[in-house]
Amino acid sequence: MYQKDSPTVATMMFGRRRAIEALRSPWLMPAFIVLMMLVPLLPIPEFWITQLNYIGLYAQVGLGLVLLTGVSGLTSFGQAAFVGVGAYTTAYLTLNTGLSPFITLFIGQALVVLVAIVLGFLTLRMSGHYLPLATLAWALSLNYTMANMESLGKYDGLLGVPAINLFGLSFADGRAMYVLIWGAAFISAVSVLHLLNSRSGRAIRSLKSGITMAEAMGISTFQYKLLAFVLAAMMAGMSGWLFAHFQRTVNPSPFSLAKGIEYLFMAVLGGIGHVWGAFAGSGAVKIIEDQLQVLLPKLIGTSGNFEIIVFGLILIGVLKYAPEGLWSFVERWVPAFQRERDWGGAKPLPSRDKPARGELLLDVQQVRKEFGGLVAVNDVSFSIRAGDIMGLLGPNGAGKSTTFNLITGVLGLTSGAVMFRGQNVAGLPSREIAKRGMSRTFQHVKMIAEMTVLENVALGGYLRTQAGPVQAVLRLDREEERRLFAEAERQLRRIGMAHQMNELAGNLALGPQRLMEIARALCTDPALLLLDEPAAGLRLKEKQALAEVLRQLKQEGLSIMLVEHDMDFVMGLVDHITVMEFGTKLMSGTPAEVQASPEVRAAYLGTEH
Ligand SMILES: Nc1ncnc2c1ncn2[C@@H]1O[C@H](COP(=O)(O)OP(=O)(O)OP(=O)(O)O)[C@@H](O)[C@H]1O
Repeated sequence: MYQKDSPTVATMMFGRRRAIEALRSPWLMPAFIVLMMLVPLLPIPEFWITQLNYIGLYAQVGLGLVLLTGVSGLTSFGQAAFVGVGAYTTAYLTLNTGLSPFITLFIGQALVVLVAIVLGFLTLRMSGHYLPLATLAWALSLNYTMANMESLGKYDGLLGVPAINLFGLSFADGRAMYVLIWGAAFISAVSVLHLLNSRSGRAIRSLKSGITMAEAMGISTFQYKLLAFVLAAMMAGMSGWLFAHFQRTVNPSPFSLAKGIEYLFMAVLGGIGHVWGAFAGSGAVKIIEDQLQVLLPKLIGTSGNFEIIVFGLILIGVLKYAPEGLWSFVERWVPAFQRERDWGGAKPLPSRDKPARGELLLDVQQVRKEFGGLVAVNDVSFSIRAGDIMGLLGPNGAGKSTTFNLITGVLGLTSGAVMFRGQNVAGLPSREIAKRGMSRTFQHVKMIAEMTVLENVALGGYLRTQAGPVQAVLRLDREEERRLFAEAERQLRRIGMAHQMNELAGNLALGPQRLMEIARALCTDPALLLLDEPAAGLRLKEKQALAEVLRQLKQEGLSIMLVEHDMDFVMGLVDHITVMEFGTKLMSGTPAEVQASPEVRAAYLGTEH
């Protein structure tokens, strides 16, 4: 079977994360935020306020890494460079043009977005180890640029950056900056939580499991990679702006590659799969660093950055014994919060025009796929009429999955045409084919193990909804979300799985996982449902339940094409069968005709029947 997806480097390095616990106890998060915002009013020594300010600054960068690396699976060592872009822009402009820091914040963020878009276009299509290596390259280049520009003061940097003034209110002292720094950090954290719990957020969360499934649901994975990349860069840029006006001086060293690695370390230590992990990690690193800088010279008798060695050892320990980071320990004590079922009575989502029963739905004409010298699919033709179930059969390696992938746009054709509802869809990307009403499942179940069953199914409704990231952050998408979740529940009910909707998908057995994939495909409101070996690996009872579901869907008028090995499963279910062998079509006919065919018996059924 053709496999396009490979685990991301982030997945290989940090393992799979549990669900982003966006919805913990409803009062705990506001209570924590209020408590933290009251800190500067308490008689806490200035030293600790300064430390907390650094923790807040680092946490913002860490939040970007949670989104980018923990959630999307895109590892970046280069976030410090974006902090630098934000910091240098405001420092240079406030010093040289006298512009208000609030204007330079917008200019700095615009520059950060521009740099991120350019770098994103250059690097985000890279996979495997290439992307992290590319982030090393641009982190070095940006830092080198900062350190060598005469106008930016080269290695000495820029001194005397003015304090922020807002309506006559000066943010010159640490306590005032605390309010800005932590206010910004919490706004970022809440924004990320809102985003993750939305249509765009689920699309971002789907990136980590590879692009094939997300694209088949109509999601432009590149667009969401770029979104995560730009948002992470903006959070780093914001931290840079605050940093410049807090430190009142900028120089290249806090924006170096070493710092970029340290940011990643903080996020991993805290829990890179969790929004609050960014805070836990930056807090732990800052406090340990300070203690070690006092303790280690006393122990070793000489000063130097020896804490780096200790951090290296801590990182090895964390990756080995607590790969989910420190936050996972805290989380055990935080009561979980069940999503309220608030979608009762929501208006149904829009649905597409369905083909009339008997209409020619899919007409596969002479499709061919060559892999180098191997002809995997050799000029195969067949068709499906609306309301029918068609089975594509054949022994291992016959070319069934490749044909399936040619029809659904996962693979490009060498030649031939795939007419779907009268339009040639050959060569279109799978998300475009999904838009036209074809929806599929996968031979190896593709799902987001860390999301609930309901959220996984809701991914299928992506193309039927519209809310973007800004609406998500501002919570203007709630009505649409209610409609989407009502639809997802309806589809789960249709296949008899509504009672499992709140379970994590990764906790399901294979049978229910396959059914969940069917519900997800149904949530796209398909005109044609394509199932790739839906019965593979199922026990007899599960197969019987699946056959029942498919029969019921056929009764409801749905058209289905399925690739299958299991003859008994197929024979009682389908209207037509196409049999393949060695990439070539052997015959098409009714189940009875196929069973009676001596060629098919010889090629495929022989020993089994
Ligand atoms: N990406 C690829 N590159 C090269 N050869 C491939 C690729 N994908 C499939 N093939 C080859 O094409 C042929 C058909 O494979 P395909 O997976 O379509 O068969 P299948 O009938 O689905 O078999 P199975 O039931 O085992 O999945 C096989 O010889 C396979 O090795």
